Amino acid sequence: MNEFEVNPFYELIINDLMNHKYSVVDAFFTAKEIELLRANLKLKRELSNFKQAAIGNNDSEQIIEEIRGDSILWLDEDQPDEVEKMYFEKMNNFIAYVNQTCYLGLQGGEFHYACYPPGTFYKRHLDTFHTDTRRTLSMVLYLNDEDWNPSWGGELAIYLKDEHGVEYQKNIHALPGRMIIFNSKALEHEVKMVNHVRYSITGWLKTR
Ligand SMILES: O=C(O)CCC(=O)C(=O)O
Ligand SMILES: [Fe+2]
Repeated sequence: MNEFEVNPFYELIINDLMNHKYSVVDAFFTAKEIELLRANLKLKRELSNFKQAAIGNNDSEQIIEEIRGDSILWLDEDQPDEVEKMYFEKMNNFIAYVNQTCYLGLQGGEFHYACYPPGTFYKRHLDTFHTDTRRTLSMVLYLNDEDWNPSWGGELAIYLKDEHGVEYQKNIHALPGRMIIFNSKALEHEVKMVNHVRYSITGWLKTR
């Protein structure tokens, strides 16, 4: 059996999650890996059908553009290409670490590419469903072009409470290579309107 080795980078993320319910991480993937993932997303977008994203799950899925306007393509962990293999390897490494240190009992994840065309957004929501609460950690990785300009919008707004219990909103820019990890059951959030195409991979680490 492998000796457990403390990973200081993961520890910072876990600390953030425990203290603030979210973590903003700018170096989860290297610049080269981000470049590969971005190129892969763009290629898939040309070759496959990104589907208009729905809200709800299973029987209650609905497409409502007034709520969310992105198009998505699910990654298939059973048939990953070389770039996706690298992505899954990093995710599974993180999952294994979190399970060993926080006993979260994560079983794996589900991940999709997302593309928000100009004029789209995703209204305030929580990532868990009434009938399915397995989603535990949400992870959004931005694959926007290197010259992404924050004035293009598309911030992730998260809703937090101050020490008096008063709600406030924190806006996080969708900078290329940035990853935001947050507690799926606790943090309401929204994607602000974009006026330039916005790319990401969104995923959820789930319990059984
Ligand atoms: O793209 C983002 O910043 C968040 C996306 C999101 O909230 C979702 O897909 O549930
Ligand atoms: Fe969400």
